[in-house]
Amino acid sequence: MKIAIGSDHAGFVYKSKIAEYLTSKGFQVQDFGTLSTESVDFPDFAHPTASAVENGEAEFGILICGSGQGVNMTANKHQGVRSALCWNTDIARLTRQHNNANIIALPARFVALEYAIEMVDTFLSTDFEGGRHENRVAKIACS
Ligand SMILES: O=C(CO)[C@H](O)[C@H](O)[C@H](O)COP(=O)(O)O
Repeated sequence: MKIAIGSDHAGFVYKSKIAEYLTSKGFQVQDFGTLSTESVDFPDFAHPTASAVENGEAEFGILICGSGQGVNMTANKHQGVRSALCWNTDIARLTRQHNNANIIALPARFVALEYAIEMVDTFLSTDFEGGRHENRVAKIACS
């Protein structure tokens, strides 16, 4: 499975560790930067990551910044992207089951790395439930 990943400086360390973890699990990870802890602007990395999901280059995306908010807002500007800000594993599971989210946005400054990895695991291993949620998800998109 192909995964796009991106972060700003606040999420750089988590991004590196999560990318390393996913690669070791056999995922194909495409890293859209940033590549250090030097201060940058999160949209410069969130947009290319979200574009990869939007155009089908990647099935899922992972975005990380300090609070998760900026990258999440940026990703949700893209057509067909449903980015969910997650802070616990229940939210990560529910946003796959009910919202068919295709990007997980993580707040590196507010969750432990081990827990962020747990959320990513949950997100990537949970299927969309469909059923009553199909119509609701379809109604999210603006024509
Ligand atoms: O954009 C954000 C908030 O929505 C992220 O949390 C950033 O990582 C944060 O704003 C960066 O803050 P810094 O003081 O420039 O390191």
